[in-house]
This record gives sequence, structure tokens and C-alpha cells, in this order.
Amino acid sequence: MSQLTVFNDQAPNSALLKSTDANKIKQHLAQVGVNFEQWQTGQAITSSMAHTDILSRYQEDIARVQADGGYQTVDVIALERGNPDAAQLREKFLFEHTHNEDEVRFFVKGQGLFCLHIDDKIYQVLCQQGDLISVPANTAHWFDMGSDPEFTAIRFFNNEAGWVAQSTNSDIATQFPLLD
Ligand SMILES: CSCCC(=O)/C(O)=C/O
Ligand SMILES: [Fe+2]
Ligand code: NI
Repeated sequence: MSQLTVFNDQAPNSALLKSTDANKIKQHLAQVGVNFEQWQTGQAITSSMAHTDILSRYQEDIARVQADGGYQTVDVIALERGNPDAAQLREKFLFEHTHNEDEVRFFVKGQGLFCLHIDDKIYQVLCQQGDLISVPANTAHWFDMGSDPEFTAIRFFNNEAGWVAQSTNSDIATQFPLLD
């Protein structure tokens, strides 16, 4: 189940709030400028499915998000269980960073944990199949895919270079709970 856990950024051991109610997750995140949606995912996608077929399946929702946010580029990132490079791939996103564009991700399959550092709070959003999260540009955050990742996500970009991150040079990501 998708889940929101909120912490004070100085207190990683005691959550201020925990909810698996999608409406509450949406409301709480909307208060800090983050959009959370749940889309119908229908028939499960398979690991052999071409990325172009995945994009075609969601073309109407993708077109709406692109039109609303002006995102020029859309791609698919997919990781299957048992990936020999899992540890290295996990590290790539496991430090607090920002992007100078919105981070917009739709989970077609699997899950991942977005950790957003907004004001003096940490919002941990466990995104699962069917969830869209849209994090405003320049929001400090990190992302955990877990030790044996499995997810397929559609990513929206508004620059042609794709994924570019700036580190905040903070070690805060090491202080908060992660996925198994
Ligand atoms: C779920 S897509 C991979 C994560 C990512 O792109 C990112 O920037 C995490 O912070
Ligand atoms: Fe990011
Ligand atoms: Ni509340």
C-alpha cells in the first residue's frame, strides 16, 4: 500500500504522522506543493514489454501531465529483481539532492520511496504501482529503491539532458529509515 510518513527533520526516530489513505496522502502533500495522484493501471505490464508499448498504454494521462507541466521529454526507467548492479544503482539516488526542474514520476509497476525535505519536515512517500508524484523544482529530496529493487516508472523532464542532480552536501539521507 502507498504510504506517507512525516518526520521532523531533527527526529528520525519518531514519526509525526503515518497514513496509507490515498486521499490523506494527497491532501498532506498538496499542502506543501507536491502533487500525488493514483491512476488506473489495469493489466500488469511484463518485464519484456517494450518501453514504447508502456508509454502507449498511458498516452492519455501522459499527454495531460505534459500539457499541464510543459514537460518535453518522457522516458521509462525499469529495474527487475536480482539486478547485479542494484547496490550501485541504489546509491545513485540515495543522497539529498535537488533538480532545477520538477521531478515527476509515475509508477507503472513496483515501488520506491521518495523522501522530501521541505521546511523542517521529512515527507517519506512510498510510491507503488499506479502512483504519480510530482515534486517541485529545487525541493531537496532523496530516493530509495531498496536492496533488491523492482520498479518501472515513467519520468517526465523539461530539459533535454534528462536526469541532472545537484547535491545539497548533507548526510541527512543516512539518518532516516529506508526500504529493506
Ligand atoms: C523513480 S525514478 C528514479 C529516481 C529519480 O529519478 C530521482 O531523481 C530520485 O530522486
Ligand atoms: Fe531526484
Ligand atoms: Ni493531518
